[in-house]
Amino acid sequence: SKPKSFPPGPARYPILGSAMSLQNPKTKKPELFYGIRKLQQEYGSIFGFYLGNQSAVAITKFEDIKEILSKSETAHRPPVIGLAAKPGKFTAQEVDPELNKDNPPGIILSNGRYWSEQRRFMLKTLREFGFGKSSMEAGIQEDVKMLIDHLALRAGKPTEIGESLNIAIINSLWSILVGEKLKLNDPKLEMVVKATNDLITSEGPTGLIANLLPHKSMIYWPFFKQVSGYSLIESIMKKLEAFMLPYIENHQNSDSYIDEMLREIAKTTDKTSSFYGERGQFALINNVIDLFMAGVETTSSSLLWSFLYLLHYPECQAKIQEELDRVCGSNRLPNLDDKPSLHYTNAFLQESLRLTCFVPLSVFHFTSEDVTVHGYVIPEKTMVIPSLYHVMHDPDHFPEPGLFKPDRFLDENGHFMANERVIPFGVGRRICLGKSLAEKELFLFFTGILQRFSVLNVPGVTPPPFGIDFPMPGIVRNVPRFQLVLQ
Ligand code: HEM
Repeated sequence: SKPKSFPPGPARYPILGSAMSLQNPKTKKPELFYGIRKLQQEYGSIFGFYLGNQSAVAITKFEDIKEILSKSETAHRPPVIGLAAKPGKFTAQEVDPELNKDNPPGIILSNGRYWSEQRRFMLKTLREFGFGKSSMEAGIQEDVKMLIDHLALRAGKPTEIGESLNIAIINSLWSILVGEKLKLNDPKLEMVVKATNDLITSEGPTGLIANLLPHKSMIYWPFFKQVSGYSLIESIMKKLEAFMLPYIENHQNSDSYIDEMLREIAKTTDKTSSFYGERGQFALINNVIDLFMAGVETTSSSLLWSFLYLLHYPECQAKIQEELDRVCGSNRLPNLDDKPSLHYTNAFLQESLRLTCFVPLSVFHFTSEDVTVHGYVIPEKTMVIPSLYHVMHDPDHFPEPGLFKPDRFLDENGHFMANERVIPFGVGRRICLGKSLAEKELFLFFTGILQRFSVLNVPGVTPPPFGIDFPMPGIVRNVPRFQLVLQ
């Protein structure tokens, strides 16, 4: 049975919950993104269902998402068993035993006091040492230049650029966090890219299997560890931890996130704080792992989607390059001061983020208490799924939402108009912590590459389609593989 006033939705069956209603007919497997689009058509803008025994409510209207995610009762994450393989796995629980019962340390998936202390400190420090500073812009421009030189070696030939974008983006994050700039072919960067990609793709069955076991803690038994993929996650985490440790032990006392955090740990005497002693060190390691997981693939794939749109719409590319030539010339890289004058380029990037909606169901939230909305009750300990996709593809606000039309963000004078409904970074208390950095990186990398190269189709090859209908097994919309020619 379902709780009283639970939002309308499909039937709930023992063990399976509503899995049958989430099945994608193409793959014959349950797929949340497909299921949510189907259930929205059947039940309207708010609906409830069950993932195994776990209750979930999806919200699809902009106004409702904004209201619900502004509440402290929804600013939590659901338990995530697989990622309890993170270093120092019980340290978030030590700070908030109830709210972090099955939640790992770090920023993305922790709750309560632990999360708010770490998030506040990270935002403040990154603003001081990176996100808000002009020195950060110069640092990213150095990365753009390195990437352009690296891509120039492959100019004129069909090539895939995804991995190069990934490495350049991780390098720019690395220098903000650690204060060290690496060469693009440094094996350390390759190792981190591989480890984080493995992590993003491996959190599949672990949680599911743990939910089906009589006791979730059985996932730590050797047999279940192996079959559920938990062991794999654990080994990647160990690798990342071992990689980080020398940086922490031999820190330079310089101006970087790592150094500032170590100073905070050293001066913390409150034993209940998330910064205290060894707990603080684990927080540091996990926060860095989280930034790699949240900040690299998201940014580089969003950029790669933009290049796919360029292949489909050469006329847009011509307009962007005309604008870049006019505003920035060709003797210096485009910079953030140019941004307000690059109206068409801004419209293109905004349309690209809207159409892609890379994390279409955001990162799930979790209620700590009952929350009422439009007369329905979202019960305590329910997963809240804000569908950013429905907001950014709402035909009432974005006519023909499946088409790529940058002009929708230009006024009659050709001036860029931002739209508050373009929310690829989510909204509310847990809005993406790297939004400002991501926007800067997307702008600087995209304009830097287009100033130097034209992006062309491989002769005789049609680029893959970009529709929303691809199966999406994880939580992000991966770009279909494609080659292009940089000229
Ligand atoms: C285009 C690139 C990016 C996209 C589309 C994106 C999107 C998102 C979304 C949708 C969320 C969930 C918001 C919510 O739960 O309500 C999120 C959370 C987060 N993002 Fe991003 N992100 C991007 C880049 C970055 C970057 C560059 C960083 C950091 C370097 C970053 C760090 C984080 C963190 C730490 C969280 C968790 C925040 C929390 O739980 O309090 N993201 N991001």
